[in-house]
Amino acid sequence: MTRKILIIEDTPTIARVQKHIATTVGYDVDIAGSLAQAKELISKNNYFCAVVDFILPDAPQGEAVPCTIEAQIPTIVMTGNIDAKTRDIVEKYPIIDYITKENKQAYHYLEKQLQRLPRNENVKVLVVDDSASARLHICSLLKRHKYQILQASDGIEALAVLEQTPDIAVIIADNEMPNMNGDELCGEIRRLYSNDEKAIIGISGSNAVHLSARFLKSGANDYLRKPFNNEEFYCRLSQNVDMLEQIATIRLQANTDYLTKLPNRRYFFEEAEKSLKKMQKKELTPSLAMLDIDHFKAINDTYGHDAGDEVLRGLAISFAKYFTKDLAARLGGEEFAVYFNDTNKDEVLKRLDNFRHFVELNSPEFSKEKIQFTLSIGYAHGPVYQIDQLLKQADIKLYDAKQNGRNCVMS
Ligand SMILES: Nc1nc2c(ncn2[C@@H]2O[C@H](COP(=O)(O)OP(=O)(O)OP(=O)(O)O)[C@@H](O)[C@H]2O)c(=O)[nH]1
Repeated sequence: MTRKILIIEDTPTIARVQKHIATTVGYDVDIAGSLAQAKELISKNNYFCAVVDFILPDAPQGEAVPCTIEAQIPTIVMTGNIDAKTRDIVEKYPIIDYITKENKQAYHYLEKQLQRLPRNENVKVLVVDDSASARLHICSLLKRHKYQILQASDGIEALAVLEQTPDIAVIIADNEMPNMNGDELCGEIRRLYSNDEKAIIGISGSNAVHLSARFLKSGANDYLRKPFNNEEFYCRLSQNVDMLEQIATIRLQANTDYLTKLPNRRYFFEEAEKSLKKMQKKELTPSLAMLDIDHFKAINDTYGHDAGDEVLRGLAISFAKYFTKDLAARLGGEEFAVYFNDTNKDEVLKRLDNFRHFVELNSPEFSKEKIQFTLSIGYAHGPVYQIDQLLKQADIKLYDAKQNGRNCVMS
């Protein structure tokens, strides 16, 4: 979905720069050179957000700001300079941010804000405070920046909400609460989630100087003292969200196979080991298959390495679709593996043979050169709870499949 942005700016060169930034970020841009033009556009369109020049020929006192605010459009104000009087006027409005157009950095900052806003729609923030009015205030700040909001009135309720909604990214916790203090809640959350999985921002109205350190030592990522400045609140929040997103990206890269985009060996081992522990506790029998392309070296030798890569990518797409509910990965080379949560051996063997047959028939569709190939599959189903042992068993069966003439499943 393309989001529409309204740029209200009377200087054409600045409007062009802002339009370029917004288009690069992915917005559909409308430009108004005056307040009158802006009003007309607002009456006809729905805008995701607006960038508003504070001084316009027909709005010399910043009148364009209340115009977009009243139309419920999240607003970023751009000003030539920010003297105390202008700042006072701007800060009275519930805007997203204000940016002074003094240098190039201002436009980088605008770009960051325009990128951040749509991403916030997917970021869940839990607000924990026993005071309904304090919660309301923080929630209204979060709503303005389009975050998804959850609330809890004490630590115990917060832990229950976290259990029900495991993808909450940020917890904003007050300190003085009944049942459990904010720093105690921090400690409880940290027993379950690391600080690169979930960020905690502690807040308190207390003057106690040691409280920020206590929060941070209990596992909070950040701390704010009430009453806080809205700008500081937004800066700290977005810094924490940026940090979580950067770590999630690095983690994804570390767990993904570069060529096929499937989970890689490392991720496969980690996840299978976690599952094996649970299977052992429940006394269930784990199972795993190794899949290997037959005569892959000959494909490379005949069609070239790039065509071999294309075959691997094509196979990976079908493989991931076929085994969506299971843990499917590329172990390396032309070797793939799938770990099954489903422990019914006959059922799993039937699915594996169906996939083998699918590849035999459809492999030419995977590459431009229409390369036909087959798979050999080794399947291990054992009361073994070490991933390397289970893989070894499957590898022996894979060897049997190759010895048996290839293009078959052995168990
Ligand atoms: N194109 C491409 N080739 C790869 C990649 N990784 C490994 N290979 C090649 O995969 C081939 C594997 O060959 P072998 O292990 O001899 O097995 P095979 O030719 O498939 O024969 P069988 O397994 O016995 O059926 C080697 O030629 C590797 O160079 C890759 O990422 N891309």
